[in-house]
Amino acid sequence: MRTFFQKMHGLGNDFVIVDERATSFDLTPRRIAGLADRRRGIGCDQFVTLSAPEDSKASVFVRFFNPDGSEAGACGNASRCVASLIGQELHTDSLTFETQNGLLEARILSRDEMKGTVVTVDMGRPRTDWQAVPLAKAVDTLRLPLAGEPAALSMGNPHATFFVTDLSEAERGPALEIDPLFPDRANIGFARIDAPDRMRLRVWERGAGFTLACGSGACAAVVNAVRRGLGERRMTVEVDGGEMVIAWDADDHVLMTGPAQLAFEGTVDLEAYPK
Ligand SMILES: N[C@@H](CCC[C@H](N)C(=O)O)C(=O)O
Repeated sequence: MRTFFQKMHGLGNDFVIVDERATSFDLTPRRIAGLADRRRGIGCDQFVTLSAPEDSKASVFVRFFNPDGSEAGACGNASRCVASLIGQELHTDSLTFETQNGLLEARILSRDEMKGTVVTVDMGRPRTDWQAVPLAKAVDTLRLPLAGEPAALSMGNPHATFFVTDLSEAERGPALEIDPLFPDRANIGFARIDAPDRMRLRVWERGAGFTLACGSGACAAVVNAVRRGLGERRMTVEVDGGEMVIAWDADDHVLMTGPAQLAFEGTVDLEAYPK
């Protein structure tokens, strides 16, 4: 039996999306890793599943998996893609969906067949206490005791942001992801502040490596820039795949705006990938 999937991306951060609302599939971490493999599978930065929501306010429950099979509590770019997809299905420009990190609200700002959909997702409140990140011990999350003193927080997933003048420092990402200070590993961002309202960002993603864009990483970088007095509450974040706008509002919510695009649709024989 073949299973339908959609391949979408937000600024080149790409996703395979499988709908389990009607039928649930046996998507084990090993099978997800096989499907996410760029040579032997469909290939993606994250694998996303849609299932029936538990909360009646939500249209769908969304889960995010890295290509190593691990699950993430948040994924900004995939959230915009799911909002675009479900918004189209339900003929609405405003929707709520459920994630492991709670309910997220999204608004479709525009749709264009060529340029894709522009979506704002309310990514919720950042958590800056060390237990929430999580960190292995009680330290100041504004300046972690690591060379370069990154700032850390959780956007539903763990992030550390280094403020650098030279982005080649991003080479440290792989070693830092697994530093003992991060018991659940971490996404490691390297941000260069180009103006109070603009930064250039590269993120080494936990379980995925460097991606062309990391939405939750962009949210974390802007919040951390504000916490460190380095940037304004609304910034344009330039990543390898393009630009998104992040605004940390007065209610402590982080709003992420950027594109979402359907690349292609297909079917796959899930049984061909070992459990
Ligand atoms: N690409 C994502 C983040 C995906 C999850 C991350 N790798 C993790 O393990 O937390 C984004 O756009 O936010």
